[in-house]
Amino acid sequence: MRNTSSRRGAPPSPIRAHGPYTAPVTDISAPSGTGAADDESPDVPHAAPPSAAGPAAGTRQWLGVIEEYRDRLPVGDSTPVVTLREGGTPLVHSTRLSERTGCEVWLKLEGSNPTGSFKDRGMTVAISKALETRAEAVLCASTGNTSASAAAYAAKAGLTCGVVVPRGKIALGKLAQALVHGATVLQIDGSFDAALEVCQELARRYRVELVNSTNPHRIEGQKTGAFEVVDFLGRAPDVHVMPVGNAGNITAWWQGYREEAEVGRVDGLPVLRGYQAAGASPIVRGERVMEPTTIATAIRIGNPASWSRAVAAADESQGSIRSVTDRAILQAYRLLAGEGVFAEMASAASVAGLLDLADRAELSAGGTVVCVLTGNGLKDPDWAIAGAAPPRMLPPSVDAAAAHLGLERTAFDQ
Ligand SMILES: Cc1ncc(COP(=O)(O)O)c(C=O)c1O
Ligand SMILES: N[C@@H](CCOP(=O)(O)O)C(=O)O
Repeated sequence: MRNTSSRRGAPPSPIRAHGPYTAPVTDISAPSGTGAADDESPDVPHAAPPSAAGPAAGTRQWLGVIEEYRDRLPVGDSTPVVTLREGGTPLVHSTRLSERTGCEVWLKLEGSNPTGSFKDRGMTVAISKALETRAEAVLCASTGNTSASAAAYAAKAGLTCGVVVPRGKIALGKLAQALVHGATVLQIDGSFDAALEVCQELARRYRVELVNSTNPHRIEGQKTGAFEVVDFLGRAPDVHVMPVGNAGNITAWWQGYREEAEVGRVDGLPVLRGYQAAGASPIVRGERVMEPTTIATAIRIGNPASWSRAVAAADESQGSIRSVTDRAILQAYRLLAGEGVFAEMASAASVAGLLDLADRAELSAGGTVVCVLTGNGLKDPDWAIAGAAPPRMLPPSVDAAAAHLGLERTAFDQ
């Protein structure tokens, strides 16, 4: 698939070999030799994977993390690929954040993954490997997104899925996802951290595969986010900003960037800036938080499993892990929505962090910044609705609607 060795030594090209694609290339009428499909570089696969019905000849579809990056992942010919065609997410330029910070700010929309969060990148690998090793059941602790992803990929694979969540602190949309995909959902009277301890012990005692980010295959899959950013930008960003909860994702992105440097696709590495929510900031405080609190429920975590690896990643990159207040997260959430991006609250922590960096004058003018928006706002619409005026109730009248929309002055002359 992706022939990285052919790029070694050559300057990274801003024209990516493939991805991110969010939709099939539909122009199949283009004449051979001149059409869009033929503009792709030679290493772009035009055939479907052997196990799936392929697209029509000449079309190019994003195949999912494993098929796109097979040579960079721990999969072999005998690994059954369980995919929902995750990855290939948009990297969107933010005009407002660029103007506000004096940098070129790009938003990596991980909420565009099949189950609405970055977890899918890791889950495709973890579930594929679970199937390869003949696991019959998978298990996870979750603040919501991991359970949604695990349940979906387990359903796709035909595996049984168990999920343990903290009572009452999980967004309804995420719970709905786990339930609709047939997972057995258990709530415990305790935090996410307690739920993870229960799951770790279950995995020690029973034949069940733990698919939290303590599973190395999750990290392997999630590192592909960095590959995509490099594919798109043709280089690593100067600064990479993201939320931190259980700390697997920052670990994975750093691994991804480092590997890109090792194979010669980038010259420099980004400075990593990770952000916890102030009420759930064990890494910043330097001690476990027994009762974490934040409106960003996805990162309501008091004892991150990848704590030391996240600190090592931030340190190696000359970066930091800091915290942002819930107020700042909420402001960032609304700012993103005002530019057309509906991200979940935890995701907005990265933009709150970016604005904090700008306020402290810690960004170099003109630098390239990537903010990861980890999950889709639709999973937890309560905050969006709470902050908005309720829709007006009107009679079914054109005049009444025009008046309320302020359209009277723009009417065409009769
Ligand atoms: C939407 C969202 N953002 C950020 C995070 C934090 O990622 P990590 O736990 O890998 O630090 C999570 C999960 O923890 C999440 O669900
Ligand atoms: N926010 C996470 C917490 C668990 O993270 P994981 O990456 O270790 O599975 C969730 O969605 O449950």
